[in-house]
Amino acid sequence: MTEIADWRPGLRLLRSALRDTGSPALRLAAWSAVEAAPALASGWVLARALDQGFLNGRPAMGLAWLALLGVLYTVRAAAERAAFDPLAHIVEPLRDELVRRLVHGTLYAAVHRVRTADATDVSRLTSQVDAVRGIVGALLRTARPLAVTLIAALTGLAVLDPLLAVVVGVPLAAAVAVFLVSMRAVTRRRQLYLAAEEEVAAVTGAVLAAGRDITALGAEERAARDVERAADASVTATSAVARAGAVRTPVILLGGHLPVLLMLLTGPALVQRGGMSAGAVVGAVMYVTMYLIPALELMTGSVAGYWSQLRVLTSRLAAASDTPDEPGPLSAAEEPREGDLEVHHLTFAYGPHAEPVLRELNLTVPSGDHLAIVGPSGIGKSTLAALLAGVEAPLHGTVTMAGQPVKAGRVALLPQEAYVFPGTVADNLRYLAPDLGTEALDRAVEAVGARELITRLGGYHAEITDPAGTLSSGERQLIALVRVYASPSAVVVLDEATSHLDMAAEAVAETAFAARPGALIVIAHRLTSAARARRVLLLDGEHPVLGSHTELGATSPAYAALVGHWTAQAPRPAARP
Ligand SMILES: Nc1ncnc2c1ncn2[C@@H]1O[C@H](COP(=O)(O)OP(=O)(O)OP(=O)(O)O)[C@@H](O)[C@H]1O
Repeated sequence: MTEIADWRPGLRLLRSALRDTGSPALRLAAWSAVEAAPALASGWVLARALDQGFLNGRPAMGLAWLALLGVLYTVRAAAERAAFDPLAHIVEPLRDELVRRLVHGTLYAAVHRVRTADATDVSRLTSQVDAVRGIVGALLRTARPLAVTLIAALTGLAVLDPLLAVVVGVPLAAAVAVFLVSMRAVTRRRQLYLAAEEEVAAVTGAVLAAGRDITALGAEERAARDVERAADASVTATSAVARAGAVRTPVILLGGHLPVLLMLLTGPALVQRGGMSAGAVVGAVMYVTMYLIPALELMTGSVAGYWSQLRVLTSRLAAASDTPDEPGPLSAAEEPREGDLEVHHLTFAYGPHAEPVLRELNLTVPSGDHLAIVGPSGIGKSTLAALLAGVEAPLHGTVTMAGQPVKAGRVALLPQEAYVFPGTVADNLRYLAPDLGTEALDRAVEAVGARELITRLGGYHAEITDPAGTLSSGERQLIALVRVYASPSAVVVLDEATSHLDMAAEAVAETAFAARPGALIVIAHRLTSAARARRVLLLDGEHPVLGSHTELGATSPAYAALVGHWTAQAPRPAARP
Protein backbone atom coordinates (compact mmCIF):
# COMPACT_ATOMS: atom_id res chain seq x y z
CA MET A 1 0.00 0.00 0.00
CA THR A 2 1.12 3.54 -0.73
CA GLU A 3 3.00 5.27 2.04
CA ILE A 4 1.55 8.31 3.68
CA ALA A 5 2.91 11.18 1.68
CA ASP A 6 4.92 13.95 3.28
CA TRP A 7 2.82 17.09 2.97
CA ARG A 8 5.65 19.60 3.11
CA PRO A 9 6.84 19.37 -0.53
CA GLY A 10 3.20 19.82 -1.59
CA LEU A 11 2.83 22.86 0.63
CA ARG A 12 6.08 24.31 -0.72
CA LEU A 13 4.89 23.73 -4.29
CA LEU A 14 1.58 25.42 -3.57
CA ARG A 15 3.20 28.34 -1.79
CA SER A 16 5.72 28.98 -4.54
CA ALA A 17 3.08 28.57 -7.27
CA LEU A 18 0.98 31.21 -5.46
CA ARG A 19 3.97 33.51 -4.98
CA ASP A 20 3.02 36.15 -7.54
CA THR A 21 -0.59 36.57 -6.48
CA GLY A 22 0.01 39.40 -3.96
CA SER A 23 -2.18 42.04 -5.56
CA PRO A 24 -5.32 39.94 -6.15
CA ALA A 25 -4.82 38.49 -2.65
CA LEU A 26 -4.92 42.02 -1.17
CA ARG A 27 -8.07 42.85 -3.14
CA LEU A 28 -9.64 39.62 -1.98
CA ALA A 29 -8.78 40.46 1.64
CA ALA A 30 -10.37 43.89 1.25
CA TRP A 31 -13.62 42.44 -0.15
CA SER A 32 -13.59 39.83 2.62
CA ALA A 33 -13.52 42.60 5.22
CA VAL A 34 -16.59 44.17 3.57
CA GLU A 35 -18.30 40.77 3.41
CA ALA A 36 -17.84 40.42 7.15
CA ALA A 37 -19.99 43.47 7.91
CA PRO A 38 -23.24 41.62 8.76
CA ALA A 39 -21.38 39.03 10.84
CA LEU A 40 -19.75 41.86 12.78
CA ALA A 41 -22.82 44.02 13.32
CA SER A 42 -25.92 41.82 13.20
CA GLY A 43 -26.15 40.78 16.87
CA TRP A 44 -25.33 44.28 18.01
CA VAL A 45 -27.97 45.81 15.66
CA LEU A 46 -30.56 43.24 16.75
CA ALA A 47 -29.86 44.08 20.41
CA ARG A 48 -30.44 47.77 19.62
CA ALA A 49 -33.65 46.92 17.71
CA LEU A 50 -34.98 45.08 20.75
CA ASP A 51 -33.72 47.31 23.59
CA GLN A 52 -34.43 50.68 21.98
CA GLY A 53 -37.31 49.63 19.71
CA PHE A 54 -39.55 46.64 20.16
CA LEU A 55 -39.04 46.11 23.95
CA ASN A 56 -39.20 49.87 24.54
CA GLY A 57 -42.60 50.35 22.90
CA ARG A 58 -41.07 52.01 19.79
CA PRO A 59 -41.58 49.49 16.96
CA ALA A 60 -40.67 52.07 14.29
CA MET A 61 -37.23 52.44 15.86
CA GLY A 62 -36.91 48.63 15.97
CA LEU A 63 -37.78 48.41 12.29
CA ALA A 64 -35.26 51.14 11.45
CA TRP A 65 -32.50 49.12 13.08
CA LEU A 66 -33.61 46.00 11.20
CA ALA A 67 -33.56 48.01 7.95
CA LEU A 68 -29.91 48.78 8.65
CA LEU A 69 -29.34 45.06 8.91
CA GLY A 70 -30.97 44.67 5.50
CA VAL A 71 -28.56 47.24 4.05
CA LEU A 72 -25.59 45.33 5.50
CA TYR A 73 -26.75 42.09 3.88
CA THR A 74 -27.06 43.88 0.53
CA VAL A 75 -23.52 45.21 0.91
CA ARG A 76 -22.31 41.67 1.67
CA ALA A 77 -23.96 40.31 -1.47
CA ALA A 78 -22.23 42.98 -3.58
CA ALA A 79 -18.86 42.23 -1.92
CA GLU A 80 -19.28 38.50 -2.52
CA ARG A 81 -19.84 39.19 -6.20
CA ALA A 82 -16.85 41.54 -6.43
CA ALA A 83 -14.59 38.97 -4.72
CA PHE A 84 -14.90 36.60 -7.70
CA ASP A 85 -12.59 38.68 -9.86
CA PRO A 86 -9.51 38.62 -7.58
CA LEU A 87 -10.32 35.00 -6.78
CA ALA A 88 -10.10 34.10 -10.46
CA HIS A 89 -6.81 36.01 -10.70
CA ILE A 90 -5.39 33.78 -7.98
CA VAL A 91 -6.76 30.46 -9.11
CA GLU A 92 -6.21 30.59 -12.89
CA PRO A 93 -2.49 31.53 -12.79
CA LEU A 94 -2.09 28.82 -10.14
CA ARG A 95 -3.27 26.28 -12.67
CA ASP A 96 -0.91 27.57 -15.37
CA GLU A 97 2.03 27.61 -12.98
CA LEU A 98 1.37 24.08 -11.77
CA VAL A 99 1.06 22.77 -15.33
CA ARG A 100 4.31 24.54 -16.24
CA ARG A 101 6.14 22.89 -13.35
CA LEU A 102 4.63 19.55 -14.11
CA VAL A 103 5.71 19.62 -17.73
CA HIS A 104 9.15 20.75 -16.61
CA GLY A 105 9.39 17.86 -14.14
CA THR A 106 8.08 15.28 -16.59
CA LEU A 107 10.40 16.50 -19.31
CA TYR A 108 13.33 16.47 -16.94
CA ALA A 109 12.53 12.89 -16.00
CA ALA A 110 12.13 11.93 -19.65
CA VAL A 111 15.42 13.50 -20.69
CA HIS A 112 17.55 12.46 -17.75
CA ARG A 113 16.12 9.33 -16.27
CA VAL A 114 14.05 7.80 -19.02
CA ARG A 115 11.03 7.67 -16.78
CA THR A 116 9.08 7.76 -20.04
CA ALA A 117 6.69 10.63 -20.42
CA ASP A 118 3.65 8.42 -20.67
CA ALA A 119 0.71 10.32 -22.13
CA THR A 120 -1.74 8.81 -19.62
CA ASP A 121 0.49 9.90 -16.72
CA VAL A 122 0.60 13.42 -18.06
CA SER A 123 -3.15 13.56 -18.57
CA ARG A 124 -3.77 12.12 -15.08
CA LEU A 125 -1.47 14.74 -13.58
CA THR A 126 -3.13 17.48 -15.60
CA SER A 127 -6.52 16.46 -14.30
CA GLN A 128 -5.05 16.48 -10.78
CA VAL A 129 -3.89 20.05 -11.42
CA ASP A 130 -7.47 20.90 -12.38
CA ALA A 131 -8.67 19.28 -9.18
CA VAL A 132 -6.17 21.37 -7.17
CA ARG A 133 -7.38 24.51 -8.91
CA GLY A 134 -10.98 23.56 -8.10
CA ILE A 135 -10.17 22.84 -4.46
CA VAL A 136 -8.15 26.03 -3.96
CA GLY A 137 -11.05 27.95 -5.51
CA ALA A 138 -13.54 26.16 -3.25
CA LEU A 139 -11.37 26.80 -0.19
CA LEU A 140 -11.12 30.48 -1.05
CA ARG A 141 -14.89 30.59 -1.43
CA THR A 142 -15.63 28.73 1.82
CA ALA A 143 -12.68 28.84 4.23
CA ARG A 144 -11.99 32.53 3.65
CA PRO A 145 -15.52 33.78 4.56
CA LEU A 146 -15.51 31.22 7.36
CA ALA A 147 -12.40 32.75 8.91
CA VAL A 148 -13.61 36.33 8.54
CA THR A 149 -17.06 35.39 9.87
CA LEU A 150 -15.54 33.76 12.95
CA ILE A 151 -13.37 36.78 13.69
CA ALA A 152 -16.14 39.29 12.94
CA ALA A 153 -18.80 37.47 14.97
CA LEU A 154 -16.50 37.11 18.00
CA THR A 155 -15.51 40.78 17.75
CA GLY A 156 -19.18 41.81 17.48
CA LEU A 157 -19.96 39.65 20.50
CA ALA A 158 -17.16 41.20 22.53
CA VAL A 159 -18.38 44.68 21.66
CA LEU A 160 -21.95 43.68 22.60
CA ASP A 161 -20.94 42.20 25.93
CA PRO A 162 -17.44 41.02 26.94
CA LEU A 163 -18.85 38.52 29.46
CA LEU A 164 -20.92 36.80 26.75
CA ALA A 165 -17.86 36.73 24.51
CA VAL A 166 -16.08 34.74 27.24
CA VAL A 167 -19.07 32.38 27.69
CA VAL A 168 -18.99 31.69 23.93
CA GLY A 169 -15.26 32.01 23.29
CA VAL A 170 -13.94 29.46 25.80
CA PRO A 171 -15.96 26.41 24.61
CA LEU A 172 -15.45 27.52 21.00
CA ALA A 173 -11.67 27.63 21.43
CA ALA A 174 -11.73 24.22 23.10
CA ALA A 175 -13.80 22.81 20.21
CA VAL A 176 -11.48 24.22 17.56
CA ALA A 177 -8.46 22.80 19.42
CA VAL A 178 -10.05 19.32 19.60
CA PHE A 179 -10.90 19.54 15.91
CA LEU A 180 -7.40 20.57 14.82
CA VAL A 181 -5.86 17.71 16.79
CA SER A 182 -8.30 15.25 15.22
CA MET A 183 -7.61 16.64 11.71
CA ARG A 184 -4.24 14.93 11.63
CA ALA A 185 -5.82 11.55 12.17
CA VAL A 186 -8.59 12.32 9.67
CA THR A 187 -6.11 13.35 6.96
CA ARG A 188 -3.96 10.33 7.59
CA ARG A 189 -6.96 8.04 7.34
CA ARG A 190 -8.16 9.80 4.20
CA GLN A 191 -4.77 9.20 2.61
CA LEU A 192 -4.91 5.53 3.59
CA TYR A 193 -8.41 5.39 2.15
CA LEU A 194 -7.26 6.90 -1.17
CA ALA A 195 -4.31 4.52 -1.31
CA ALA A 196 -6.64 1.58 -0.59
CA GLU A 197 -8.99 2.69 -3.38
CA GLU A 198 -6.07 2.89 -5.80
CA GLU A 199 -4.91 -0.54 -4.72
CA VAL A 200 -8.34 -1.99 -5.50
CA ALA A 201 -8.25 -0.36 -8.94
CA ALA A 202 -4.70 -1.58 -9.59
CA VAL A 203 -5.31 -5.17 -8.48
CA THR A 204 -8.64 -5.41 -10.29
CA GLY A 205 -7.13 -3.87 -13.43
CA ALA A 206 -4.19 -6.29 -13.36
CA VAL A 207 -6.45 -9.30 -12.84
CA LEU A 208 -8.80 -8.27 -15.64
CA ALA A 209 -5.91 -7.59 -18.02
CA ALA A 210 -4.36 -10.98 -17.27
CA GLY A 211 -7.64 -12.93 -17.43
CA ARG A 212 -6.48 -15.41 -20.03
CA ASP A 213 -3.15 -16.11 -18.34
CA ILE A 214 -4.86 -16.54 -14.98
CA THR A 215 -7.24 -19.10 -16.46
CA ALA A 216 -4.42 -20.85 -18.28
CA LEU A 217 -2.44 -21.16 -15.04
CA GLY A 218 -5.49 -22.15 -13.00
CA ALA A 219 -4.82 -19.17 -10.72
CA GLU A 220 -8.43 -17.99 -10.45
CA GLU A 221 -8.64 -18.57 -6.72
CA ARG A 222 -5.47 -16.72 -6.01
CA ALA A 223 -6.57 -13.79 -8.22
CA ALA A 224 -9.93 -13.69 -6.44
CA ARG A 225 -8.14 -13.71 -3.07
CA ASP A 226 -5.95 -10.77 -4.17
CA VAL A 227 -8.97 -8.72 -5.22
CA GLU A 228 -10.81 -9.68 -2.03
CA ARG A 229 -7.86 -8.68 0.13
CA ALA A 230 -7.64 -5.27 -1.55
CA ALA A 231 -11.40 -4.77 -1.23
CA ASP A 232 -11.31 -5.71 2.48
CA ALA A 233 -8.50 -3.22 3.07
CA SER A 234 -10.56 -0.57 1.31
CA VAL A 235 -13.62 -1.32 3.48
CA THR A 236 -11.50 -1.07 6.64
CA ALA A 237 -10.00 2.23 5.45
CA THR A 238 -13.46 3.61 4.62
CA SER A 239 -14.80 2.76 8.10
CA ALA A 240 -11.69 4.32 9.65
CA VAL A 241 -12.40 7.58 7.78
CA ALA A 242 -16.02 7.48 8.90
CA ARG A 243 -14.97 6.87 12.54
CA ALA A 244 -12.43 9.68 12.43
CA GLY A 245 -15.09 11.99 10.95
CA ALA A 246 -17.41 11.24 13.86
CA VAL A 247 -15.50 13.79 15.96
CA ARG A 248 -17.44 16.43 14.02
CA THR A 249 -20.65 16.15 16.05
CA PRO A 250 -19.07 16.59 19.53
CA VAL A 251 -17.01 19.51 18.18
CA ILE A 252 -20.15 21.32 16.98
CA LEU A 253 -21.98 20.50 20.21
CA LEU A 254 -19.12 21.77 22.34
CA GLY A 255 -18.24 24.88 20.34
CA GLY A 256 -21.72 25.93 19.14
CA HIS A 257 -24.61 24.44 21.09
CA LEU A 258 -23.06 24.47 24.57
CA PRO A 259 -22.53 28.28 24.48
CA VAL A 260 -26.20 28.77 23.48
CA LEU A 261 -27.27 26.57 26.37
CA LEU A 262 -25.01 28.45 28.78
CA MET A 263 -26.40 31.79 27.59
CA LEU A 264 -29.98 30.62 27.94
CA LEU A 265 -29.27 29.30 31.45
CA THR A 266 -27.41 32.38 32.72
CA GLY A 267 -29.08 35.08 30.55
CA PRO A 268 -32.35 35.56 32.47
CA ALA A 269 -30.53 35.88 35.81
CA LEU A 270 -28.06 38.39 34.34
CA VAL A 271 -30.90 40.41 32.81
CA GLN A 272 -32.86 40.39 36.05
CA ARG A 273 -29.85 41.62 38.04
CA GLY A 274 -29.52 44.40 35.52
CA GLY A 275 -26.07 43.40 34.38
CA MET A 276 -27.20 42.81 30.81
CA SER A 277 -30.05 43.76 28.49
CA ALA A 278 -32.47 41.23 27.02
CA GLY A 279 -31.51 42.51 23.58
CA ALA A 280 -27.85 41.68 24.27
CA VAL A 281 -28.71 38.06 25.16
CA VAL A 282 -30.83 37.64 21.99
CA GLY A 283 -28.13 39.38 19.91
CA ALA A 284 -25.48 37.02 21.32
CA VAL A 285 -27.65 33.99 20.56
CA MET A 286 -27.96 35.36 17.02
CA TYR A 287 -24.17 35.60 16.65
CA VAL A 288 -23.79 32.00 17.72
CA THR A 289 -26.69 30.41 15.85
CA MET A 290 -26.41 32.41 12.63
CA TYR A 291 -22.65 32.58 12.30
CA LEU A 292 -20.63 30.47 14.69
CA ILE A 293 -22.55 27.18 14.43
CA PRO A 294 -22.70 27.29 10.58
CA ALA A 295 -19.00 28.22 10.57
CA LEU A 296 -18.18 25.21 12.76
CA GLU A 297 -20.27 22.96 10.53
CA LEU A 298 -18.47 24.24 7.47
CA MET A 299 -15.04 23.95 9.08
CA THR A 300 -15.54 20.37 10.25
CA GLY A 301 -17.33 19.36 7.03
CA SER A 302 -16.41 20.54 3.57
CA VAL A 303 -13.41 22.70 4.51
CA ALA A 304 -11.76 19.79 6.31
CA GLY A 305 -12.51 17.57 3.31
CA TYR A 306 -11.07 20.07 0.83
CA TRP A 307 -8.03 20.52 3.01
CA SER A 308 -7.14 16.87 3.21
CA GLN A 309 -7.79 16.36 -0.51
CA LEU A 310 -5.51 19.30 -1.23
CA ARG A 311 -2.77 17.77 0.89
CA VAL A 312 -2.94 14.46 -0.92
CA LEU A 313 -3.08 15.96 -4.41
CA THR A 314 -0.35 18.53 -3.95
CA SER A 315 2.08 16.02 -2.50
CA ARG A 316 1.56 13.91 -5.64
CA LEU A 317 2.06 16.88 -7.90
CA ALA A 318 5.17 17.88 -5.95
CA ALA A 319 6.64 14.45 -6.62
CA ALA A 320 5.84 14.67 -10.35
CA SER A 321 7.12 18.21 -10.82
CA ASP A 322 10.29 17.43 -8.93
CA THR A 323 13.48 18.41 -10.71
CA PRO A 324 16.55 17.54 -8.69
CA ASP A 325 18.48 20.49 -7.33
CA GLU A 326 21.72 19.10 -8.30
CA PRO A 327 22.35 18.51 -11.99
CA GLY A 328 19.41 20.72 -13.05
CA PRO A 329 19.37 21.85 -16.65
CA LEU A 330 23.12 22.30 -17.00
CA SER A 331 24.32 25.77 -17.67
CA ALA A 332 25.95 26.35 -21.01
CA ALA A 333 28.82 28.04 -19.20
CA GLU A 334 29.93 24.65 -17.87
CA GLU A 335 32.39 23.11 -20.26
CA PRO A 336 31.98 19.42 -21.00
CA ARG A 337 34.36 17.60 -18.72
CA GLU A 338 36.90 15.66 -20.70
CA GLY A 339 37.38 12.16 -19.50
CA ASP A 340 36.91 8.52 -20.24
CA LEU A 341 33.73 6.68 -19.51
CA GLU A 342 34.86 3.56 -17.70
CA VAL A 343 32.85 0.39 -17.19
CA HIS A 344 34.25 -2.17 -14.74
CA HIS A 345 32.80 -5.63 -14.10
CA LEU A 346 29.32 -4.34 -14.80
CA THR A 347 26.53 -6.76 -13.92
CA PHE A 348 22.88 -5.85 -14.06
CA ALA A 349 19.56 -7.67 -13.62
CA TYR A 350 15.98 -6.40 -13.49
CA GLY A 351 15.23 -7.72 -10.01
CA PRO A 352 17.06 -9.75 -7.37
CA HIS A 353 16.02 -13.15 -8.76
CA ALA A 354 16.09 -12.30 -12.47
CA GLU A 355 18.72 -13.62 -14.83
CA PRO A 356 21.35 -10.88 -15.35
CA VAL A 357 20.98 -8.98 -18.65
CA LEU A 358 24.66 -7.94 -18.52
CA ARG A 359 27.42 -9.88 -16.81
CA GLU A 360 30.90 -8.70 -15.87
CA LEU A 361 31.14 -6.21 -18.76
CA ASN A 362 34.31 -4.14 -19.10
CA LEU A 363 34.55 -1.19 -21.50
CA THR A 364 36.33 2.13 -21.88
CA VAL A 365 34.85 4.89 -24.02
CA PRO A 366 37.51 7.58 -24.35
CA SER A 367 36.56 11.18 -24.98
CA GLY A 368 36.26 11.67 -28.75
CA ASP A 369 35.18 8.07 -29.34
CA HIS A 370 32.28 7.09 -31.56
CA LEU A 371 30.98 3.72 -30.44
CA ALA A 372 28.09 1.75 -31.90
CA ILE A 373 26.40 -0.87 -29.70
CA VAL A 374 24.74 -3.62 -31.71
CA GLY A 375 23.14 -6.98 -31.04
CA PRO A 376 19.94 -8.95 -31.44
CA SER A 377 16.69 -7.63 -30.04
CA GLY A 378 16.33 -8.03 -26.27
CA ILE A 379 20.06 -8.65 -25.68
CA GLY A 380 20.45 -5.60 -23.38
CA LYS A 381 21.47 -2.66 -25.57
CA SER A 382 18.96 -0.23 -24.07
CA THR A 383 19.78 -1.52 -20.60
CA LEU A 384 23.47 -0.80 -21.18
CA ALA A 385 22.60 2.65 -22.54
CA ALA A 386 20.66 3.40 -19.36
CA LEU A 387 23.55 2.18 -17.19
CA LEU A 388 26.08 4.28 -19.12
CA ALA A 389 23.93 7.35 -18.57
CA GLY A 390 23.53 6.69 -14.85
CA VAL A 391 19.80 6.16 -15.25
CA GLU A 392 20.02 2.61 -13.94
CA ALA A 393 22.42 1.62 -11.17
CA PRO A 394 24.67 -1.43 -11.58
CA LEU A 395 23.94 -4.51 -9.51
CA HIS A 396 27.70 -5.11 -9.31
CA GLY A 397 30.59 -3.20 -10.79
CA THR A 398 30.89 0.47 -11.66
CA VAL A 399 30.31 2.99 -14.43
CA THR A 400 32.49 6.04 -13.86
CA MET A 401 33.54 9.21 -15.62
CA ALA A 402 36.67 11.05 -14.60
CA GLY A 403 36.75 8.62 -11.68
CA GLN A 404 33.27 9.56 -10.40
CA PRO A 405 30.09 7.47 -10.71
CA VAL A 406 28.18 8.74 -13.73
CA LYS A 407 25.13 10.83 -13.12
CA ALA A 408 22.34 11.99 -15.36
CA GLY A 409 23.29 15.24 -17.09
CA ARG A 410 27.00 14.52 -17.63
CA VAL A 411 25.99 11.73 -19.95
CA ALA A 412 22.89 12.57 -21.99
CA LEU A 413 20.67 9.68 -22.98
CA LEU A 414 18.27 10.28 -25.81
CA PRO A 415 15.64 7.53 -26.09
CA GLN A 416 13.61 6.66 -29.15
CA GLU A 417 10.51 8.50 -27.97
CA ALA A 418 11.46 12.18 -28.22
CA TYR A 419 9.64 14.52 -25.91
CA VAL A 420 8.58 17.93 -27.18
CA PHE A 421 6.52 20.06 -24.84
CA PRO A 422 4.07 22.85 -25.59
CA GLY A 423 6.01 26.12 -25.66
CA THR A 424 8.21 27.97 -28.11
CA VAL A 425 10.67 26.23 -30.39
CA ALA A 426 13.48 27.98 -28.50
CA ASP A 427 12.19 26.76 -25.10
CA ASN A 428 12.35 23.24 -26.41
CA LEU A 429 15.79 23.58 -27.98
CA ARG A 430 17.36 25.41 -25.02
CA TYR A 431 15.91 23.12 -22.38
CA LEU A 432 19.27 21.64 -21.39
CA ALA A 433 21.24 24.84 -22.00
CA PRO A 434 19.03 27.77 -20.99
CA ASP A 435 21.80 30.34 -21.42
CA LEU A 436 22.80 29.29 -24.92
CA GLY A 437 23.21 32.22 -27.34
CA THR A 438 21.44 32.37 -30.69
CA GLU A 439 24.63 31.79 -32.66
CA ALA A 440 25.44 28.60 -30.81
CA LEU A 441 21.84 27.50 -31.21
CA ASP A 442 22.06 28.24 -34.94
CA ARG A 443 25.19 26.09 -35.15
CA ALA A 444 23.43 23.20 -33.37
CA VAL A 445 20.40 23.47 -35.67
CA GLU A 446 22.57 23.55 -38.80
CA ALA A 447 24.78 20.71 -37.63
CA VAL A 448 21.94 18.34 -36.79
CA GLY A 449 20.10 19.23 -40.01
CA ALA A 450 17.05 20.80 -38.42
CA ARG A 451 17.10 24.19 -40.19
CA GLU A 452 14.34 23.35 -42.63
CA LEU A 453 12.09 22.14 -39.82
CA ILE A 454 12.72 25.19 -37.64
CA THR A 455 11.98 27.50 -40.58
CA ARG A 456 8.81 25.61 -41.39
CA LEU A 457 7.70 25.93 -37.75
CA GLY A 458 8.15 29.72 -37.97
CA GLY A 459 11.53 30.20 -36.29
CA TYR A 460 12.71 30.05 -32.67
CA HIS A 461 9.87 32.16 -31.31
CA ALA A 462 7.13 30.11 -32.91
CA GLU A 463 4.80 28.38 -30.45
CA ILE A 464 4.34 24.64 -30.61
CA THR A 465 0.91 24.24 -29.05
CA ASP A 466 0.16 20.63 -29.87
CA PRO A 467 3.46 18.76 -30.37
CA ALA A 468 1.85 15.35 -30.75
CA GLY A 469 -0.68 16.62 -33.26
CA THR A 470 1.46 18.87 -35.41
CA LEU A 471 4.88 17.18 -35.41
CA SER A 472 5.75 13.79 -36.82
CA SER A 473 7.85 11.36 -34.75
CA GLY A 474 10.87 12.20 -36.90
CA GLU A 475 10.39 15.95 -36.40
CA ARG A 476 10.15 15.46 -32.65
CA GLN A 477 13.36 13.42 -32.80
CA LEU A 478 15.09 16.23 -34.70
CA ILE A 479 14.09 18.76 -32.02
CA ALA A 480 15.30 16.46 -29.26
CA LEU A 481 18.57 15.89 -31.14
CA VAL A 482 19.26 19.64 -31.38
CA ARG A 483 18.42 19.96 -27.66
CA VAL A 484 20.99 17.33 -26.68
CA TYR A 485 23.56 18.54 -29.22
CA ALA A 486 23.35 22.01 -27.66
CA SER A 487 23.61 20.63 -24.12
CA PRO A 488 26.90 20.63 -22.25
CA SER A 489 26.87 16.84 -21.76
CA ALA A 490 30.26 15.33 -22.39
CA VAL A 491 28.93 12.00 -23.61
CA VAL A 492 25.81 11.49 -25.70
CA VAL A 493 24.04 8.14 -25.93
CA LEU A 494 21.54 7.87 -28.80
CA ASP A 495 19.26 4.92 -28.12
CA GLU A 496 17.44 4.56 -31.44
CA ALA A 497 16.99 8.32 -31.23
CA THR A 498 17.17 8.70 -35.01
CA SER A 499 14.90 5.77 -35.82
CA HIS A 500 12.20 7.94 -37.40
CA LEU A 501 14.61 9.91 -39.63
CA ASP A 502 15.38 8.76 -43.15
CA MET A 503 18.85 7.38 -43.78
CA ALA A 504 20.23 10.64 -45.15
CA ALA A 505 18.93 12.70 -42.22
CA GLU A 506 20.23 10.08 -39.77
CA ALA A 507 23.67 10.27 -41.38
CA VAL A 508 23.73 14.07 -41.03
CA ALA A 509 22.72 13.92 -37.35
CA GLU A 510 25.10 11.11 -36.40
CA THR A 511 28.01 12.71 -38.21
CA ALA A 512 27.32 15.97 -36.37
CA PHE A 513 27.30 14.22 -33.00
CA ALA A 514 30.47 12.33 -33.87
CA ALA A 515 32.22 15.67 -34.59
CA ARG A 516 30.90 17.22 -31.38
CA PRO A 517 33.44 17.43 -28.51
CA GLY A 518 33.11 14.48 -26.15
CA ALA A 519 32.06 10.94 -26.99
CA LEU A 520 29.14 9.52 -28.94
CA ILE A 521 27.54 6.15 -28.26
CA VAL A 522 24.87 4.98 -30.68
CA ILE A 523 22.55 2.03 -30.21
CA ALA A 524 22.59 1.11 -33.87
CA HIS A 525 19.62 -0.32 -35.66
CA ARG A 526 20.99 0.04 -39.18
CA LEU A 527 24.12 -1.20 -40.87
CA THR A 528 25.04 2.34 -41.87
CA SER A 529 25.04 3.50 -38.24
CA ALA A 530 27.43 0.74 -37.24
CA ALA A 531 29.65 1.25 -40.29
CA ARG A 532 30.03 4.96 -39.47
CA ALA A 533 31.23 4.32 -35.92
CA ARG A 534 34.92 4.17 -35.01
CA ARG A 535 34.31 1.02 -32.95
CA VAL A 536 31.46 -1.45 -32.62
CA LEU A 537 30.48 -3.34 -29.45
CA LEU A 538 28.53 -6.47 -30.30
CA LEU A 539 26.44 -7.77 -27.43
CA ASP A 540 25.72 -11.39 -28.09
CA GLY A 541 25.21 -13.88 -25.30
CA GLU A 542 27.96 -14.31 -22.75
CA HIS A 543 30.82 -12.76 -24.68
CA PRO A 544 30.55 -9.24 -26.02
CA VAL A 545 33.06 -8.42 -28.77
CA LEU A 546 34.62 -5.07 -29.55
CA GLY A 547 36.28 -3.98 -32.78
CA SER A 548 35.88 -1.89 -35.90
CA HIS A 549 33.05 -2.65 -38.33
CA THR A 550 35.52 -4.20 -40.77
CA GLU A 551 37.31 -6.26 -38.10
CA LEU A 552 34.09 -7.67 -36.68
CA GLY A 553 32.72 -8.39 -40.18
CA ALA A 554 35.82 -10.50 -40.82
CA THR A 555 36.12 -12.25 -37.43
CA SER A 556 32.70 -12.56 -35.84
CA PRO A 557 30.12 -14.88 -37.42
CA ALA A 558 27.46 -13.33 -35.15
CA TYR A 559 28.28 -9.87 -36.47
CA ALA A 560 28.31 -11.13 -40.05
CA ALA A 561 24.87 -12.66 -39.42
CA LEU A 562 23.59 -9.37 -38.05
CA VAL A 563 24.96 -7.48 -41.04
CA GLY A 564 23.24 -10.02 -43.32
CA HIS A 565 19.98 -9.46 -41.44
CA TRP A 566 20.29 -5.67 -41.77
CA THR A 567 21.15 -5.90 -45.44
CA ALA A 568 18.09 -8.04 -46.09
CA GLN A 569 15.93 -5.47 -44.32
CA ALA A 570 17.43 -2.39 -46.00
CA PRO A 571 15.19 -0.60 -48.49
CA ARG A 572 15.99 -1.64 -52.09
CA PRO A 573 16.08 0.71 -55.03
CA ALA A 574 12.76 0.63 -56.89
CA ALA A 575 12.75 -1.90 -59.73
CA ARG A 576 12.72 -0.49 -63.24
CA PRO A 577 9.48 -0.98 -65.12
N1 LIG B 1 12.13 -2.62 -17.09
C1 LIG B 1 12.39 -3.90 -17.32
N2 LIG B 1 12.03 -4.85 -16.44
C2 LIG B 1 12.32 -6.15 -16.65
N3 LIG B 1 12.95 -6.60 -17.72
C3 LIG B 1 13.33 -5.71 -18.63
C4 LIG B 1 13.08 -4.31 -18.49
N4 LIG B 1 13.58 -3.67 -19.56
C5 LIG B 1 14.12 -4.62 -20.34
N5 LIG B 1 13.98 -5.85 -19.77
C6 LIG B 1 14.46 -7.12 -20.32
O1 LIG B 1 15.88 -7.03 -20.37
C7 LIG B 1 16.36 -7.61 -21.56
C8 LIG B 1 17.16 -6.57 -22.32
O2 LIG B 1 16.29 -5.55 -22.76
P1 LIG B 1 16.81 -4.30 -23.60
O3 LIG B 1 15.63 -3.46 -23.86
O4 LIG B 1 17.96 -3.71 -22.91
O5 LIG B 1 17.26 -5.01 -24.94
P2 LIG B 1 17.64 -4.35 -26.34
O6 LIG B 1 18.83 -5.08 -26.80
O7 LIG B 1 17.72 -2.89 -26.22
O8 LIG B 1 16.37 -4.77 -27.21
P3 LIG B 1 15.76 -4.04 -28.51
O9 LIG B 1 16.78 -4.06 -29.57
O10 LIG B 1 14.56 -4.90 -28.84
O11 LIG B 1 15.36 -2.66 -28.07
C9 LIG B 1 15.13 -8.10 -22.33
O12 LIG B 1 14.99 -9.46 -22.05
C10 LIG B 1 14.00 -7.34 -21.76
O13 LIG B 1 12.82 -8.09 -21.79
